[in-house]
Formats: sequence, structure tokens, C-alpha cells
Amino acid sequence: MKLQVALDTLSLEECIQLLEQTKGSVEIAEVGTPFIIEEGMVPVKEIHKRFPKVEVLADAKIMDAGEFEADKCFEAGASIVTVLGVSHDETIQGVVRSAKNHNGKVMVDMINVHDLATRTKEIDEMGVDYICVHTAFDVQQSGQDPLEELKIVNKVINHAKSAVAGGVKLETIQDIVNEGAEIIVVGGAICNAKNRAKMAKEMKGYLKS
Ligand SMILES: O=C(CO)[C@H](O)[C@H](O)COP(=O)(O)O
Repeated sequence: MKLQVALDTLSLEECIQLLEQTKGSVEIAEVGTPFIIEEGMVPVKEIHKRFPKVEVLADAKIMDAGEFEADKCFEAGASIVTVLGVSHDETIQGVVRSAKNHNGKVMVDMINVHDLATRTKEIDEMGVDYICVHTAFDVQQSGQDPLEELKIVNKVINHAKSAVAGGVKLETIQDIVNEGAEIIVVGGAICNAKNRAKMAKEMKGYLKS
């Protein structure tokens, strides 16, 4: 199991500090969608350069022009790129092609996929590396969390590994670990913690090796 920290709203300088402080706890640094909107590929390049042992995930949430957009992310130094599960198959296949050409990996974000079991089965045959259930930030306030969706994905996948995102916190991580996921994504719970290093270490402590 790997801990992925989602860097969504901090400055690049703050992210670099966070990654220094959380060394040993965090395996994957996600350059979040808001961060990409703010700064483009600059944080991907910079984090890749400064933290060669940390995998960089570009959360581009690709929806079209899959191969072209994924190429840009991998060329900047990302080792994992996200594409949306609601995209056309051709888009996901384009991202998979790009990943193969760059020796990278593909995470499919299943945010707002309505028939999760059916779409997961289809995507699982496309050669992607991770299928990530994701409770959108915009619906987390209504009490939704990704555990039930994770159970559905875990039941039907045969090739890809599962990942989970969306409001994961100290109080919910144990249930997720018990259910099983290769990657657990944590954003706000670490980035907004008073002591980020302590929080990341504590969360990492729950993960199975
Ligand atoms: O992709 C995202 C939002 O679309 C976030 O990076 C992801 O949900 C993790 O952040 P948090 O733990 O704060 O929900």
C-alpha cells in the first residue's frame, strides 16, 4: 500500500517544505488539479527534480485528447497521469498508449461514474494501472465517502489495482486499509493539519506494507 499526498491548494514552496517534512511517509506526490490550473506543469517538473525518490502523479483528470495531454504530463516528469473514467474509451486508450511510450502509469479517476461495476470491468480490460474511486470535493460535505465504491471496484477488478480518494482522514483510514487499496490518497487531512509530518506518519502507520 502506498500513501499519496494530494497537493491541491498550497504554494510550490509550501509543497516542497511538506515533502521534506513527510519524507519516509509519502510515496507519491500528487500535483492536484487546482495546482495544475494555477501553475501548469511547473510543480510537476520541480517536484520531480527535487524529490527523485518520490513518484509524481499529475492529476490532470484528462477528458479528451488523451495521448496528447498525457504526453505533456509524462514529458514534465510525472510517473502517473490521471484520466477520467467517464471519458470515451478512445481517450483512455490514448493515455495508455502515452504511458507505454514514456514508461509511465495510468490512474483512472472514477469520479461521478454512475454504473461503477460495469464501467470498472470495461476499463480494467484497457491496460490501465490503477482504478481510483473518488468522492468529489463538492459532495463530501453531504457526508459521502468512498468506502462503498471501493468495495464495488475491489470485487470486479482482475488486472488493475485499486486506489481511493476523497476526504480520507485519520478516522476513516482503518476501514479503507481493511478493505484494501494499493494507493490511498490524502489531501486536506495532511495539508491542513497543524503538524503535517506527524499526520502523514500517523496515516502511513495504518498502511500495510
Ligand atoms: O482530486 C481531488 C479533488 O478533485 C483531491 O486531490 C482528492 O480528493 C484528495 O483530496 P482530499 O483528501 O482533500 O479529498
